[in-house]
Amino acid sequence: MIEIENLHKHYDSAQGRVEVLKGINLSVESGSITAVVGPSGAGKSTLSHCISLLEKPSSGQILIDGKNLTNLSGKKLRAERRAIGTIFQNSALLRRMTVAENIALPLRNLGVVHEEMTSRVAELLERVGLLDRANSYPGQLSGGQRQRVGIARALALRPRLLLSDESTSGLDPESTQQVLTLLESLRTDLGLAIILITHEMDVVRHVADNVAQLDGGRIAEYGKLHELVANPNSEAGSKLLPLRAEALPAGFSYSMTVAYLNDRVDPAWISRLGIEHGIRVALLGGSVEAHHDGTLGRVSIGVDGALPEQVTQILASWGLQATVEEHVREEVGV
Ligand SMILES: Nc1ncnc2c1ncn2[C@@H]1O[C@H](COP(=O)(O)OP(=O)(O)OP(=O)(O)O)[C@@H](O)[C@H]1O
Repeated sequence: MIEIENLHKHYDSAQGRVEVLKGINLSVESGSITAVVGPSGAGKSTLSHCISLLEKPSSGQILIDGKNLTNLSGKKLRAERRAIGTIFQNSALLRRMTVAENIALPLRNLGVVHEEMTSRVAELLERVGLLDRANSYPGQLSGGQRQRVGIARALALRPRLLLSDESTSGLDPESTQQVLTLLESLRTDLGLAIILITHEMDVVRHVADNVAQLDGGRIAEYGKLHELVANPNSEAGSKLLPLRAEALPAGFSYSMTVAYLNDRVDPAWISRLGIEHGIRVALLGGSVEAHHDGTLGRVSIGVDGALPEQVTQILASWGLQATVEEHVREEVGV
């Protein structure tokens, strides 16, 4: 588990002091993925550099499994830094070394003996699905394959936290998918805590358990992915699963946004409103996606034939949260 406590970072320049991180608090449990999203200039890269201990925070603490890493330096810092594996947008592999040699680099630096290194590299290559590319050079691989080599190298020293800083930016959809599938398996199989810094909402929706929205150096919103998407007042939620809905058609009384709260939602809930309750429903827009934690969905519907409270109650009993968006007349015909 990683705990970031009241983290501050400022830079002093000729123009004065720039406060970039203004008290970040964030915990990521082992076996879970937290995405950090936010607009340009929010402080994502600075946070990433502080977490990977490339930069020293101005104040605050970073603890991994209870151990404070921010007050260490020299040899102790280098030793404890092994708990953090980092992957960047550019996998930063050495071009003149083979895939296997690149992955072995952190082990070599640590003085691991040859046989142990060879078997560990083979194990890592297998984990990232590149056993057959051990002797290739980075230039002979696709962007997605290079990124997977970068992940294998980040895993070499058995970290407990994996920090991914825009690691899928610039990859084609198929390579992105491969990297995300790999990250999911590392969360589940190795129980890693994973922090995913990204501006790609599709990526967040696909793999994140929790989402932190960074804005102006502070965490403006934080929550479970499902909860943010279901919360009609969440700015992060509406960016995560944008809802483009048609206008309410004639003959319908009001429109509602309906969010999926859990994985027990009957996929046929719209037709059940008609069949079981005699309620007419018009589908106005929405997205419904499978997620490892259950279905993620936000749908806009037009309704006629029941009061909003009644529909809200029925939907709540099916694991759906409804919010009335638009009324077209005072009297709702029942
Ligand atoms: N070394 C530095 N000295 C002064 N200001 C800095 C320094 N590094 C970053 N900043 C400032 O901190 C703010 C946050 O920068 P940062 O790169 O962390 O944002 P970001 O969210 O990663 O943005 P982007 O998505 O565009 O990469 C910016 O206003 C930037 O100008």
